[in-house]
Amino acid sequence: MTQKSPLQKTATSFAEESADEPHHEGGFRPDFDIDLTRGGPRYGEFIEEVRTFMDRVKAALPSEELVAEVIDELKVLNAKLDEVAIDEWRAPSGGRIDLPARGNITLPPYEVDDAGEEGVHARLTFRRYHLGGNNAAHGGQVAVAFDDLMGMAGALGSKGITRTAYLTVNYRAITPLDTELKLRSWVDRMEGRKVFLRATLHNGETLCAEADGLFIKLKPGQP
Ligand SMILES: CCCCCCCCCCCCCCCC(=O)SCCNC(=O)CCNC(=O)[C@H](O)C(C)(C)COP(=O)(O)OP(=O)(O)OC[C@H]1O[C@@H](n2cnc3c(N)ncnc32)[C@H](O)[C@@H]1OP(=O)(O)O
Repeated sequence: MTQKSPLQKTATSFAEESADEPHHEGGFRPDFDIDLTRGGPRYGEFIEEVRTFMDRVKAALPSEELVAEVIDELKVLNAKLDEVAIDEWRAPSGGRIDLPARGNITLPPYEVDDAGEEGVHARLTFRRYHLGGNNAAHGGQVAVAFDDLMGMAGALGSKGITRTAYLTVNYRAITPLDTELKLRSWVDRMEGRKVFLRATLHNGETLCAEADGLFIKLKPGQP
């Protein structure tokens, strides 16, 4: 049997604990259908190739001929993928919690080392396609990382599904590309449906950015 990641273990116990609660049709739908077979065993490799493609696009100075060639090849691939398009709840991208960043191509790839009520510890690497300028990550990409991993800590800490009401990011030092960084997110306090979260992003001992946010626990059926 394959080893479960920390996130898989937490997700399984979370799903068991909430099994008796009313089915939630809103928000991010916490009816954890943890089907890690979707997309097959090479799905993670597929997503990684897409990320590498974005890196290459960002870094390339292609000739006119190469641009035309790539367009033609992409059209073929896009047509093939269009044939298998499906709704968001069943698409593996974002739901494969066994993969970096749940197989979501729009997130910086991260690995969760620990996830529970105490918070989330993750390692993440911004890459060429996250470039803001002068070899530093784009500030919006840093905010995306905070939003997702604070949302995860909010879900685990509040045992519910939350949406971001506000997210404040303070950028303290340049966030380098191609460097493994550590992101920690945790619930600071809860007041009813209001979940106040904090998070930090470190490169070694250097604090690159920190965030505080308010996430609201959604009511059943709330979008
Ligand atoms: C391991 C287990 C599985 C793990 C695997 C799953 C992990 C999965 C991770 C996914 C992680 C994705 C994380 C992405 C999260 C997004 O990015 S969500 C997208 C961005 N956010 C949005 O689109 C939200 C848009 N806004 C809204 O929908 C609504 O305004 C909200 C936020 C839901 C709140 O509306 P509401 O429910 O009607 O609440 P409302 O009564 O207005 O306010 C409730 C309270 O909050 C206060 N409040 C609301 N907004 C604000 C504000 N902006 N500032 C201050 N106070 C506010 C109100 O004043 C009120 O306070 P009290 O009067 O109760 O003291």
